[in-house]
Amino acid sequence: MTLNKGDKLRNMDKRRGSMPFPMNVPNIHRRSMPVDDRDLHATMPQTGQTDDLSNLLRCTSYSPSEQHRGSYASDSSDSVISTGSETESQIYKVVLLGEHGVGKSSLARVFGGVEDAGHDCDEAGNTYDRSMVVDDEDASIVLYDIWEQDNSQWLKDQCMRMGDAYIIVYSVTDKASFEKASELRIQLRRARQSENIPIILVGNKSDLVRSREVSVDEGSACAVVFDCKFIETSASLHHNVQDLFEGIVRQIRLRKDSKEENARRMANCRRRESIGKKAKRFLGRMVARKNKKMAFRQKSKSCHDLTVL
Ligand SMILES: Nc1nc2c(ncn2[C@@H]2O[C@H](COP(=O)(O)OP(=O)(O)OP(=O)(O)O)[C@@H](O)[C@H]2O)c(=O)[nH]1
Repeated sequence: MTLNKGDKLRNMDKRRGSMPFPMNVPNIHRRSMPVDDRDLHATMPQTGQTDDLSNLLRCTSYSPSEQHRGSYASDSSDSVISTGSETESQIYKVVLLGEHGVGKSSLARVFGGVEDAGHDCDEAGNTYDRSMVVDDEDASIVLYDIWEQDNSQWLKDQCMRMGDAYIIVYSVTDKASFEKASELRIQLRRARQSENIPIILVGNKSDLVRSREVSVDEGSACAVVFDCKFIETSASLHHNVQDLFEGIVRQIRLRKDSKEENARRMANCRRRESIGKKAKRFLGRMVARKNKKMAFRQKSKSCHDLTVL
């Protein structure tokens, strides 16, 4: 029997207190999800459903010192790298949004280090928790793969409110999911009007070249219009998944941390950049200066650069 995420969430009640985390992954820690019940119950409608959902939405921040850090050795060259570092790191809540079947759970499983990302998994709405080093600094992400279009309005509202950052996924093989991604971007803008939250638009399934319905140019044009970042990934091939999650950390830091701190990071980042990349960036700037018509193209290029605002 196939369960939708709503059914799965209800089943989670039986496992209250423990985080739905892949059992078969060594060295990625499982823990009870952090919750500040005051916040949660203040916003929850008094229905039976919310009790089940409360497990899932334990989303308030908690002290970094509560963290257990694990290191994760992956076979994949493109899996997110964890650290055993003891220095304190920030914990960021990242929410996956997108139409059915676009690959949200597959991306989440790659992130979470579950080996078989291509395998259809019937686990309950999952929350993955990983530590990673980005630009020589620790960061922890709690990734919420709980979005479903059929969710209650309350759960949708929670999803829209709880994230420090959002990943809106569409499938490059499904035009309708691309259109849905634009709608979600608009909904998010409405829900978080005054906030400048980081959003990355992700065109997943880039490996399915023959069935592509959305071009890279369409994806980046949409990102420019909606003022967000853009990347294409393949969860199946683990392609660009690490860049995506490192990118989301950078985008959060660019907004949350001081200018000085970000300038220092950027300087370190540039120092490590290859000569080829430096030359390309320099030429890009020269050409853009000479030709104002290039402005749009320049902007659309910068939507691919997840290291800048
Ligand atoms: N070829 C290919 N298939 C993928 C990729 N990502 C996901 N899939 C497949 O697409 C199907 C749907 O993937 P899911 O990860 O379940 O998608 P989802 O967005 O979580 O779907 P819902 O749970 O219904 O919201 C599965 O059969 C995956 O194996 C990808 O990058 N390439």
